[in-house]
Amino acid sequence: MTEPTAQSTDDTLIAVRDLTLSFGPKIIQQNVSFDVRRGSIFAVMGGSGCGKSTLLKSMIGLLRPATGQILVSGEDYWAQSERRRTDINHRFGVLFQSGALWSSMTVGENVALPMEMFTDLKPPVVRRLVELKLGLVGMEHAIDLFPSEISGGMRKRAGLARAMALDPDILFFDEPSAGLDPITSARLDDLILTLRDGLGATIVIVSHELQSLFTIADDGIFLDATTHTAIAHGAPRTLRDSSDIPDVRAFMNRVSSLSPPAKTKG
Ligand SMILES: Nc1ncnc2c1ncn2[C@@H]1O[C@H](COP(=O)(O)OP(=O)(O)OP(=O)(O)O)[C@@H](O)[C@H]1O
Repeated sequence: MTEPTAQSTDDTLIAVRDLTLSFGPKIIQQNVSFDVRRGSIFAVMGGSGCGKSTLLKSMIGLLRPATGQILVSGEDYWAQSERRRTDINHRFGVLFQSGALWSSMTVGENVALPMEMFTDLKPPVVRRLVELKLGLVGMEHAIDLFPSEISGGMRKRAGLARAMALDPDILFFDEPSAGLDPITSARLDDLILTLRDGLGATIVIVSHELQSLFTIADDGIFLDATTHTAIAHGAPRTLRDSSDIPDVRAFMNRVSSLSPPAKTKG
């Protein structure tokens, strides 16, 4: 199905309603509505510069939408006080493109940081939890290494362990496999599926890696940089095979006749 729809069900964990995102007068996306189902992997797709990262930023509390709502478990996120938003943020784990580890801290210290900032757990408990989180991503051996001493794929996994430090039920990934070789990238896909299937996490992912999205994503939205709207909804595989919008099908099949997605100027 490729028409924008937004029917909330009991399964809905995040409901985005008529969202308009802008930087000053510049509209990035408008009237965007979609639901993210609990325990699913939801892909934000579209050409370069269409506003995928901007949408993610608004969902994790870094950019206030111009208009519209983001409901998290039915609670209107941006209508809450800053204090309440901070509480809700504890449900979120975020993995940015770079992994974004502090270079002056060991891997273990990086993962411990959110626990030290937001909990009263004693150091030995933190250490044990850090070992557990690193164990989940197969990185327990790297606990005392510095980010500069490990590979890009390992940094991503360490970033993932840190994103999970506070046991979030919602994970946001911005280009998690950027810069990884195909094998490491496939391992990361397996890890993301394990988070969904083993821990029941709900995952919102921005990625250009279509092959990865075909493998892992259950649902998604396709943002268009020209009309500044969401022009299709559905699982990436479905959009690839049967979207009724030729440009979407072409993009998802990476057909070369499609003019390359352009960055919006300004
Ligand atoms: N802080 C900002 N101020 C003004 N414009 C911005 C800002 N951040 C992003 N933009 C613009 O918003 C638009 C959407 O950018 P965004 O990074 O969200 O796109 P994207 O779909 O994630 O792109 P890509 O796939 O290339 O990463 C672009 O035109 C970008 O130039």
